[in-house]
Amino acid sequence: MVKICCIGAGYVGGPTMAVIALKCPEIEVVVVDIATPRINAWNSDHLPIYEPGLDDVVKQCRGKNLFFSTDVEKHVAEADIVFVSVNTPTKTQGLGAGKAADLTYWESAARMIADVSKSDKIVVEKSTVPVKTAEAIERILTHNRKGINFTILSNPEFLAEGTAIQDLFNPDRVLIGGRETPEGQKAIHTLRDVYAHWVPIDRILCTNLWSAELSKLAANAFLAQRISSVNAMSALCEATGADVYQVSHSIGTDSRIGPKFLNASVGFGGSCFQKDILNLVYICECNGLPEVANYWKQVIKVNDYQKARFVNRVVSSMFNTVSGKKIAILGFAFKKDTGDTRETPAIDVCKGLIGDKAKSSIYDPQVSEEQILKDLSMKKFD
Ligand SMILES: NC(=O)c1ccc[n+]([C@@H]2O[C@H](COP(=O)([O-])OP(=O)(O)OC[C@H]3O[C@@H](n4cnc5c(N)ncnc54)[C@H](O)[C@@H]3O)[C@@H](O)[C@H]2O)c1
Ligand SMILES: O=c1ccn([C@@H]2O[C@H](COP(=O)(O)OP(=O)(O)O[C@H]3O[C@H](CO)[C@@H](O)[C@H](O)[C@H]3O)[C@@H](O)[C@H]2O)c(=O)[nH]1
Repeated sequence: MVKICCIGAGYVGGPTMAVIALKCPEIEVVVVDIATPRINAWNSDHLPIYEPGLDDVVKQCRGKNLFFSTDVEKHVAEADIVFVSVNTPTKTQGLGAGKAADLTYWESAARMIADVSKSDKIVVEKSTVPVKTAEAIERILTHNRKGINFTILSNPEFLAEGTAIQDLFNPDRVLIGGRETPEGQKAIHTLRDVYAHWVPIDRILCTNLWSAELSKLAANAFLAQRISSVNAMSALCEATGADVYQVSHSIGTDSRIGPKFLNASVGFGGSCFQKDILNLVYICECNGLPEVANYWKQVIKVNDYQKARFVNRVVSSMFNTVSGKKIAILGFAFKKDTGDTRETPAIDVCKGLIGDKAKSSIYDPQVSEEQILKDLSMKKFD
């Protein structure tokens, strides 16, 4: 029996491994995490994240071929394939602070894999990482190697929160990058065989390591760029009497542009878009490409502009002050069908309104009062 262990039981590790377990009954999947409350929740009736359809999938396989554990070292040691799906947030201190990805969790996971392994393993980058990370990880893994072979693959995840199960069941594509060596190609085939249990083979794209790593950052940058483009257009619509819904519908019917991701909004949120574009900007700067860095930076600048513009419009439409006025805010997570509040534009909007002394009443069916208060009391890089 092939054994898979996934390090990191978060928004990606949990749902992704649950779907692999469901679709591959002959594979044993163990998801491990250092956060005991998270693992306890995965083993309870109240899963730690809300995702439509997730409860059903977990109920079908938990205790059969899907397990959640805090015994990280034991399950890593026993696994044939180790997915690493730990968080890679934006660095808040030191070199590259505010832009570069913080790889502390990744590095400590890699060192632990090197220390506890007693057999050959395929190590899969599931987290979103800067291009060339695999090279650094290979160095860490081979440093302690004791005759053990580690083959590293990049298999970035493209699921969106709120539709994770649907996205995992029916992905546009699965991307697997590996070294162009016989061992690298063999590892690609092993992982491809896992996904081929339910993903049509022509949707499983195999590339070299660096293309796979960079494609993830590029995909998020392109998606976010569309939102900033339509949001920039919304400002011009408001100034001219054009209707942004009509404009986005009109341009989206051009088959070269396509209709998706053209909804004007208060700005994009979530844990990925801003973080991954900042990461891309930093990589461009480090590679001596300031023009390219500035191009992508603009996507974030327009997003910040859109959030500030929204607050200003609300305030100016109420006689230039919301002081003492009761304002209901329905929805606080960064999108519907999730309880995730990371980088939600609601934080900026609420802070802007509260800063002007509004009396805000905030409600979200998936977000606790405690979480809302915590988010509103945090500074940008807390
Ligand atoms: N959230 C998404 O929708 C999404 C989608 C695609 C890709 N990604 C990427 O996937 C990665 C994970 O994102 P997430 O949203 O699941 O993060 P998350 O914070 O929800 O989960 C990460 C988990 O890793 C655990 N962890 C950290 N270090 C560990 C260690 N050394 N050993 C064991 N466990 C450890 C943490 O306790 C946490 O539970 C990130 O790189 C992110 O950019 C996220
Ligand atoms: O037309 C649109 C579409 C989305 N949004 C906003 O954009 C943000 C992100 O939405 P979405 O992309 O649906 O959710 P995420 O979970 O952030 O997923 C993105 O980020 C993930 C993490 O990297 C990737 O895996 C996904 O492919 C990518 O869509 C949200 O605030 C949305 O409200 C808009 O404002 N207008």
